[in-house]
Amino acid sequence: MTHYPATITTSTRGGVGAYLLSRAKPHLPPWLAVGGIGLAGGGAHLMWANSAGAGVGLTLSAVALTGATWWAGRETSTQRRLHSAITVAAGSAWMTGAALAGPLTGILPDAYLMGGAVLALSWNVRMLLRTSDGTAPAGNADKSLLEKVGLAKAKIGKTEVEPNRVTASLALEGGEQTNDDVARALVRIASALDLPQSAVRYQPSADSARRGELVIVPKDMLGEPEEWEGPSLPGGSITDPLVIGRYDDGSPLMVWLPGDPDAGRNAQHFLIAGGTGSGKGDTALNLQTEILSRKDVIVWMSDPKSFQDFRPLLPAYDWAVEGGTGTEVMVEALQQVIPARTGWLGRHSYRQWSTAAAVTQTDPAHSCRPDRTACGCEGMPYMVAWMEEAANTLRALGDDAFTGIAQEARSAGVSLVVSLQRPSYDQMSTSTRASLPSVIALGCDPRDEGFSLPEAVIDQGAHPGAWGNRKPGYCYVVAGGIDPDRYANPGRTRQFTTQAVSLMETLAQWAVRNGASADPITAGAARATAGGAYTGRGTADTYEEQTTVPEQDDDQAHGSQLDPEDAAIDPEADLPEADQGDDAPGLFGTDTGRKPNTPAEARKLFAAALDEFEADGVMVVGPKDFMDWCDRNKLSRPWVSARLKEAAEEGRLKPTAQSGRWRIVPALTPA
Ligand SMILES: Nc1ncnc2c1ncn2[C@@H]1O[C@H](COP(=O)(O)OP(=O)(O)OP(=O)(O)O)[C@@H](O)[C@H]1O
Repeated sequence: MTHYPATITTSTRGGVGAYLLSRAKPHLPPWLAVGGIGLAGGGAHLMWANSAGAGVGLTLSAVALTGATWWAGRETSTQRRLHSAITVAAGSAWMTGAALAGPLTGILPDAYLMGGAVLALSWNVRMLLRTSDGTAPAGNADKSLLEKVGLAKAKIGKTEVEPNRVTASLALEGGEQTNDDVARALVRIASALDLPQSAVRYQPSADSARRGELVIVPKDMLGEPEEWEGPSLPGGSITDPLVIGRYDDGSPLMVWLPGDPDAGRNAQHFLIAGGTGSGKGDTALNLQTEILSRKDVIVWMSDPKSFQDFRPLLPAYDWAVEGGTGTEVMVEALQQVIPARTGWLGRHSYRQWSTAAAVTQTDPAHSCRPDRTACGCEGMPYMVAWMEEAANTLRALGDDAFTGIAQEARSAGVSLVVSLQRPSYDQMSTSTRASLPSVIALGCDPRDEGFSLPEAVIDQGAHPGAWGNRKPGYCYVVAGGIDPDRYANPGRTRQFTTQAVSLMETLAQWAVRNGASADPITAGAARATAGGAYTGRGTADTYEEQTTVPEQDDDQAHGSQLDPEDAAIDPEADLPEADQGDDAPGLFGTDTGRKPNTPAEARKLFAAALDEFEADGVMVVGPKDFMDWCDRNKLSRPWVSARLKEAAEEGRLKPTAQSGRWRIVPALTPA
């Protein structure tokens, strides 16, 4: 304790007596005051005994003094103010009585001895309580704290104290300081109070640049991990809140995906941003188990990490693909599905998706018939397209394409959820980031905070960088439907332990039986793009089928990373066959084919190859996919490039957003 050395110094210098006196000194003034009042009462009696005028004067003085004390105490705490006023009222009343009737008359001596001692002691106790824990006197606490953090002129107003939360309104000196100064001081306030950075937050007033509310949550209520025990509302609607964890005051951490015109909210796309070990995987499971347990939604899932975290949920997805070509095809399909869905919603007079759109269309107001009689069309469930570890996919897709998808998806009843391995601008461009305004920001590198969260939320005290990977599942959620005052409030998602696996499997089976399946419009557009690669919601077996898709390496997946040799190819040029070169036969030891005899035969062979890709569900191809094929058939890659171009002219292929990559138009379905 800080008084300790002082104590020793005093005691060694003046001996025990002096030491005790020094300790007692601060407690003497109330007793001296009681003695002084006793003397004054006696003296006054000598002067004013039996004087009616003095009686009136003394009584009025006592009342005035009490009033003055009450007024003077307006800046201190209510407790101190009352204590002072009662002391002054009691002292001055006794003094008036003693002056007029004599200090030894009636109950006055008893009142003096007992009342005086009690009042003096009450002040001693107050002082002891104030100093025994080494804290500053209460009346000055705010002041010294604010002084310490450079906000000396700020005033603390109405303060609300809840069990683990203090909310104090703060007013800064007009013209001198702004809410930004408080934002900058937050970390110093946390330091002065010996609390973690996330325990102190500031909610600036919307109406004033120098007012706001300082919120201090001293105890971290999220410290104990909470295990996931099942979805919050199985069989509910996707429009009901999705509960993914809790806030630090115990209230549920909820998000919404579909738009809600009544709440002035559009359909939302989410970014899940967090560093390695921040609990992204479990956060995704929280959100997915909520989504998949709702009855009017389908999920498309792309996961380059081979469903490491999501395997138990596989049967519940409408379509699940790994990275590489699988994702490429899914993104292509998504681009076709979105306008098809928007068209259907429009024809059925939905300005945006709502629960009514998910059921059979029996309402004439939502009929697609010209005569406005109920059309009975099958309903269209909401759709979530989830891209796990999406940096590569988004980069390949390009900013414009992604921004377009994100914009149009909203009116198609589609939400995108994108998770990033590292939340930073080298993973995702500024404009792509801007297309995903809703975010679940988990722990990250402090330098990446600005990517994860809007500046205003960081200014309010949100610091996911302070968590890193030490607090898995801790997150800030910034999204429509959430009170903006909550944005800087930490929450924590629930943990998925091994016990959760069987529950997730049960949930997936439940979803297969009771959840929505894709409507004819969505499924039709998906099949028209992806052919047999699109599965529709089913069992895990559907995934097993997909795993027969040949493994693609990263370069094959992304047009921007195409082999430079291919990038230089002019597909217009009618290039020579490879058998004239010296690299043709047996290059990969797969000399199993034979060179076609005529160009017509070669073209037929090429068409058969496209059919084969389609049958395998490889719906996006480029020259590189034909490498082995070229070797087997002794044809060159430039020749293949030219044929690809030709097939596009014939309508068998369509160009994708990535140069050098083509989408196979399924042979049996119109594009
Ligand atoms: N909400 C949570 N509460 C408590 N512990 C959690 C929570 N979420 C995750 N964890 C634990 O934190 C650890 C890291 O979680 P996880 O692997 O999900 O992180 P991640 O961000 O997905 O990491 P990576 O990017 O490396 O896959 C795991 O041991 C997990 O059990």
